[in-house]
Amino acid sequence: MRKLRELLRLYKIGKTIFTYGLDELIPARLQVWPARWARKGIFWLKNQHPELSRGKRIRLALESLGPVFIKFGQMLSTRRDLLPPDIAEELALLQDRVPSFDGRLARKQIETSLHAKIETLFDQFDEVPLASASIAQVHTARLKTGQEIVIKVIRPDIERVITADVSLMHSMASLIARLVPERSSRLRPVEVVEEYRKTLFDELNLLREAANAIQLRRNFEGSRTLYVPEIYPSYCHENVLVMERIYGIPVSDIEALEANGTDMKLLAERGVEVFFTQVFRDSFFHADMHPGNIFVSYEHPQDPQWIGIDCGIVGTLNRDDKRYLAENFLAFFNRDYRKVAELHVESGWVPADTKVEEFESAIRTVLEPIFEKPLSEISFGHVLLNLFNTARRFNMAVQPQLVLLQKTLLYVEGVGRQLYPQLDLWKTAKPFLEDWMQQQVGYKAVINAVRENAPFWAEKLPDLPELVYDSLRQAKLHNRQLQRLYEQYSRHHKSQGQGNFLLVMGASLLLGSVLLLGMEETSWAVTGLGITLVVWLLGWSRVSAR
Ligand SMILES: Nc1ncnc2c1ncn2[C@@H]1O[C@H](COP(=O)(O)OP(=O)(O)OP(=O)(O)O)[C@@H](O)[C@H]1O
Repeated sequence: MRKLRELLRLYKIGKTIFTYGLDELIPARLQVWPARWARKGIFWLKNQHPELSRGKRIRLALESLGPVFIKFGQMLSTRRDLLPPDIAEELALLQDRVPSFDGRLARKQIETSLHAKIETLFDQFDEVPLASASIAQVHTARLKTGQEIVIKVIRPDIERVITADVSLMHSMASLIARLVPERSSRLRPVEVVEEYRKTLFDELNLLREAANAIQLRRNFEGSRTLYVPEIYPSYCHENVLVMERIYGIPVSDIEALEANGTDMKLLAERGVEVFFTQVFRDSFFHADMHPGNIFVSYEHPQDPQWIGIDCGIVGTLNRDDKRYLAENFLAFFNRDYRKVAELHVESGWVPADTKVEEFESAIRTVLEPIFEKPLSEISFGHVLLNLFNTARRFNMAVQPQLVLLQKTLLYVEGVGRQLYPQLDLWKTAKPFLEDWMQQQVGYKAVINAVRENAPFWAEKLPDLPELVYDSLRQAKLHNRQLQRLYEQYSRHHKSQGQGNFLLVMGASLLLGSVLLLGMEETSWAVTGLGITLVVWLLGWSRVSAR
């Protein structure tokens, strides 16, 4: 039965590919003969949309294949290093317009997951969904405390669909890798699908999203710039997420924002500020900043506050990542491409034998045209993208968390400029980078290191008196041992000296006795030899004494 379902799905995928003429997009030199013959065999499936551009055909095909393919296209749209711009731009328009599922099923899912009846959990529950996306659906409800909430429920059956579709995608990727190996070494289709599989399964576990949202909320506790709705962990489960309901203006609704009297310039600047705070202060950033996930509070529009939801995808950075970003951005700002190239080599980001001049020239070629524009028009997301693409050519393995950050930066810039087209991103970002750099060197770095190690010392402090006593006792013991050793050594040294003296004395006596023997003073000579023997024995005993 499962095999039959898989075959039918495979047929549907094939049919979609052919009716949108996607097979025609493969360059002729890459079309291997078995594939060409197979295509000829399926003569009844023809391209029915020849008038549409290739980007549009790919987008429509993915949309008709459902959520797994739509999300895949959305992910690919940000890989501009892999795709030509026209296709990437069209894929960015992909929308998961998915029909909602029956609210009664959502109710059942919640009750099964939380082991209780909806009525005993909540005061009110709306079976008509507030929103419906590919993986989950959102319902409104009210807690017994009166708090208005939303409940995100994973689509029933979605795990099976994802497992089946991703496994088919895997097979297709492996086939492509085998049929066109030289092309695949750059595109790495199997790895791309594998990365996607992980992302999808991460999104399926709402406890991850809950934990991320709690962390982000804690990081911005009391902030005037960003509000993150409260999560109610006791109502959360892998399939169910319960959080405070927010009322905000969707960021894409410029008219409503203006009608509310929002300070658009400040709002745009605060967007950049929130992003860089997450990156450089917290090393933890919301990485799914598409407009459906960002709202603006209705309150105090002259002091505008962002509201962020959907923490399903977040990025984390380590100190090296931040150093990479800060140092490179600052070098870009000074248009010091030599420094950028040197930084890459010195830090081991590119292999040590990279020719700095060549790398510098490659960076200059892609970035100089961008920096010809006024700063307010420069996209730092694109600058970073171009740098990554160039660095990849010089064998730098770009870290996935940096790619995620670069994509998020593109979103942030896009949203910011939509709100306030003259937004000077750099003016807002530069103080963050400089501040961070300063904290890494000089006295601030020392203070930071002490502060960072403070928990360690705080933990050890109660044990300190005992440790001090122990080490003093140990020191005393060591001192005594040392003293004993020294005395031993002195004694040994002294007896060695005496022994050597006696041995030399004995040798002189021996010489004297031999001379006396030569002079036929036999009795004196024998006495001398006797004394020699005694002196040598004494000397020997001293020298060999320990
Ligand atoms: N706390 C909330 N308060 C009010 N509305 C909310 C809240 N959370 C989600 N929503 C609404 O539900 C929609 C979908 O929510 P969310 O983005 O979390 O789901 P999703 O399944 O991850 O969707 P997508 O995959 O499109 O990001 C939001 O665009 C918003 O309109």
